[in-house]
Amino acid sequence: MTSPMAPDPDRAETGRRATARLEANPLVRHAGLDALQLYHLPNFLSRTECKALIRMIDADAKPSVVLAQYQEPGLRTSYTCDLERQDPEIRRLDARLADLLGIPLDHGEPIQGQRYAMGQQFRAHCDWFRDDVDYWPEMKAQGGQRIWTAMIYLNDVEEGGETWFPRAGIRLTPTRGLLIAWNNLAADGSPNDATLHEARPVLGGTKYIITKWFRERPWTPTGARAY
Ligand SMILES: O=C(O)CCC(=O)C(=O)O
Ligand SMILES: [Fe+2]
Repeated sequence: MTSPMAPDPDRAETGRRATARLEANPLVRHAGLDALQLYHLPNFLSRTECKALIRMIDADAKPSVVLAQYQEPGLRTSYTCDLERQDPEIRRLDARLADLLGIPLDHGEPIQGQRYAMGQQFRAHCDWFRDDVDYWPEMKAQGGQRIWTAMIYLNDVEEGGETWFPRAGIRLTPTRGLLIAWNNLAADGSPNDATLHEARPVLGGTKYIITKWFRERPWTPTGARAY
């Protein structure tokens, strides 16, 4: 396996396969950006499904942690939890997400739930891993690079809480049931800097999302959990 920062034909191929699959799906919309392959699918989850997930997050959420080199105060002030993989609803959702992207189910990290209260945010970051940081050997052992991200908004937010990609030039408004998915890598399989994104502070109400990151190889837990 090459460095996560270098071009890589296998990662590039996974990216092409997922893109082709999404583009063949009549429910999926391509955001049409040059710099970033981003797709959306409105109403991927029903109101009832969103409510059930919100309940699970409220039951389990703890202050978010991030990998050591990200420990900048205020980077990620939301509450987070991993959703229980063995729960029948979560298993079904996991299978739907893997099928949507055409990435093997076992490449997915556990679905992470996140709750942002007023003023909480997740400052600009990329989801892909660098190789010049101390967490990389462990992330490599867990399944390597994060190749795709899928995120679903579980509620409408009164004000704020948008997901903003400043380099790619798109800002998404949280909308209940809306799924967004993007390729973290460029066409050659190296990380795409234009995936830089941030969750803008919530200015009114509460924001709930779930995030699923897919690795280049099967996900193998080792203890540490990346943000
Ligand atoms: O809450 C958002 O809009 C973005 C969340 C995010 O970037 C992440 O969980 O990696
Ligand atoms: Fe992110």
